[in-house]
Amino acid sequence: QEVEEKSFSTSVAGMEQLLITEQLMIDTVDKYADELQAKVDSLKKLVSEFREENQKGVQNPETYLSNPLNGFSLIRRMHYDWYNIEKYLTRPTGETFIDILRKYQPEMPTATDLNEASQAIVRLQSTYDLEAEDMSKGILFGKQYDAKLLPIDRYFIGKHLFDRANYFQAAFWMFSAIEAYESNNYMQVLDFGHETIYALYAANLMYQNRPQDALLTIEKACQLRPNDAALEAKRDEMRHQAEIVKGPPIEYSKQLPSTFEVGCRGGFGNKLSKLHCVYNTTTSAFLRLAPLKMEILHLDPYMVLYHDVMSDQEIQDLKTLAKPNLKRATVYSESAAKSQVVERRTSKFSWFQDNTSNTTLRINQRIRDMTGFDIEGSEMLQVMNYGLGGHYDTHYDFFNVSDNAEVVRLQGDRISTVLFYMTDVEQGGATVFPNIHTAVFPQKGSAVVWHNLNNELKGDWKTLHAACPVIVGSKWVCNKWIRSKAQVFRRPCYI
Ligand SMILES: O=C(O)CCC(=O)C(=O)O
Ligand SMILES: [Fe+2]
Repeated sequence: QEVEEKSFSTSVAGMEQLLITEQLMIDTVDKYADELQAKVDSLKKLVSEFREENQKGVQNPETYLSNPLNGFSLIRRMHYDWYNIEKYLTRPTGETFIDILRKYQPEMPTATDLNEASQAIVRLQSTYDLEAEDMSKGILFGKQYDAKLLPIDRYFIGKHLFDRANYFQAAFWMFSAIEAYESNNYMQVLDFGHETIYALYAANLMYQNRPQDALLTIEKACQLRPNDAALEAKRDEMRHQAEIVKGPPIEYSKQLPSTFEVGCRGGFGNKLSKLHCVYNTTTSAFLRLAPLKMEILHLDPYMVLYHDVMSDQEIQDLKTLAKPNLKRATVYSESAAKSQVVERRTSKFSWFQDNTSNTTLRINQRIRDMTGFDIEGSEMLQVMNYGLGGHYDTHYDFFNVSDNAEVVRLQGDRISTVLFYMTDVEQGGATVFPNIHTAVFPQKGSAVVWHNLNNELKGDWKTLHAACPVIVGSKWVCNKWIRSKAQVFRRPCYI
């Protein structure tokens, strides 16, 4: 059986536990240090008293030792004390605390987690065109935050990029790490030295066809850490390359943003005026009593945005229900004929049976009112929380498989998607439809509804969409995929 990865970074809710664990670790090391300090204190005290007595003797041994009290005490000390001092020195210190640290190791984020977190930073950088230097200083998409990246953080991001052959971006992070590095005692604890960054920076420069600069950089690393055979071997190799490699450095060039990225950055603008806001009183009979605020976003494919269709209380209820059961979101794979965890979709979610609670019943009723559809046989409500740079790459919600394929045979394909935004998102996290230049930015309590299938109930390629990476915020959404079979009498004419 597969071990389920905790996948810390893929939901903000899933990372909260880490702060609690870290707090415990800090307390543990603090107690360990206290115990060590107590040991140091008693040894220093012993040294000072022993030295004082010993000095008296050393200055004038004969007189000192002619006193029987001194003689006795010396013999006794030398027989008994030093034996015990040796025992005291070798007795393990703070083992209980070391055990606690050890015990928590298996619960720590893994290399996979760090990989995902690095990938998230890289994704934010490329989607929103963010500079390493700005991000390092806490500037995200033009806004200054009270957060920063340490030189060691920058190094790890750079290393991630280097390992993926992205040498220019890697070099920006390395450069920033080198500039900001400050050697202090605790960097020794972490076994992270300035020369480590210089060495990787040099390697990046080599890949940029800049061997002279690489050589200067690796020499710096060798100075910082003399007599390191591995560094010196690298230096010699670079010296050799500097002599033989000719030709200009590789130029750095930026790619133009994709349509999807333009949308994420807010580049589509607001095409429709407020004239497209109406009170919907007709989709279901109930709306005559309680009209819903509806904004028409697009006609082909049909797409509307409802405002104030989920109350704060309902949102609170759904989050509380979801939190203990959040699982890494998956994507259906046609070749594997099952859903799988993928880099393209990083969030955590929880499914709810229609009758899980009063709240889910109410939300399902609202979905009927908003869409006029019969949700019998549709998929369960899905509550999702995005994490670090959380996103869902461009995709279609429909399956577009043959009519008798397992996933659609009984209930039909996903005719419509209802997507509730349960939170505002401070920056990023829009739902973007690149083929129709439409972007919906999350607003707490609103819901977007669109039709995925055309009149022939075939997938409409214009519905391609994506959840842009969240820059800052904990994005919660709730969605429902409505299946087509139950609509056989609900969609009487072409819409
Ligand atoms: O979260 C979003 O903005 C879009 C999510 C989505 O497209 C999906 O879950 O299918
Ligand atoms: Fe989707």
